Amino acid sequence: MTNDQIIVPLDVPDLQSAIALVDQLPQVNFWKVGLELFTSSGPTILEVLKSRQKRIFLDLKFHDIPNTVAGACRSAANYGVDLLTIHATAGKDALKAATEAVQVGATQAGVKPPQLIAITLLTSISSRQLAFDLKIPVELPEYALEMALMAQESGLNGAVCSPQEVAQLRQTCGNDFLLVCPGVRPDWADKGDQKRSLTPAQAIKAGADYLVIGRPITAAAEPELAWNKIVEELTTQF
Ligand SMILES: O=c1ccn([C@@H]2O[C@H](COP(=O)(O)O)[C@@H](O)[C@H]2O)c(=O)[nH]1
Repeated sequence: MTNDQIIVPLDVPDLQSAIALVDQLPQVNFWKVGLELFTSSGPTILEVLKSRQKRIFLDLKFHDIPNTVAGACRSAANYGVDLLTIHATAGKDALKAATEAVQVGATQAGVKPPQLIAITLLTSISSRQLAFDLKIPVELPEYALEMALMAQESGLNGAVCSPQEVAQLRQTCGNDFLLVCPGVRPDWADKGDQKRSLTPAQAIKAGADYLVIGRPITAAAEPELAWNKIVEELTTQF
């Protein structure tokens, strides 16, 4: 277990707040740029992070028809980021088109292609919501596994899943399939809108490659102390 396995989201409204957070937590090496920041401020933050030798998870969760996701993936691959997301529910054709597009985009830009990973089922969705709101008549763990397997068959590098499903996905998809877990909560932190969480140590033990931990750190009164507490809890267990 290394500190680089913890990815911290820059879920802030503007570039200035993002840079302030990066400056406040110099020990964080892997940052996630998501919909809020990218929509407000565009790709400038990616250059800022690169200039500080940080790794970047560009979590734009593409979900559209194959031709459109391919275009988006080609463009996103130009940025030279480490990880990029697409929803598995975009379907097999879109996943395959996205897989090819990241290679094309990265080659055109002369950068390393990002690892393309599929969202299996958002960690904010409960079993009850899956059945009653989304009307999906499949048990949640089986659904998440099927989405991961479709992503794997389509050539993606990995999946985003809740820590509660990661053991099953690891066992079925194997060790080369990257598994990234948001919805991770130390036992002292609020769960907020996350419905299927485990602690950082439980998620790593279950087979996660990376943990995405946001508000327990970024919304803490002292983010640096919260980061240190999580790292310490993990270090004592591994
Ligand atoms: O299924 C998913 C996919 C992505 N996320 C993202 O991870 C972070 C989690 O932040 P917390 O503050 O730790 O809840 C956030 O940026 C989400 O967009 C997710 O939570 N679940």
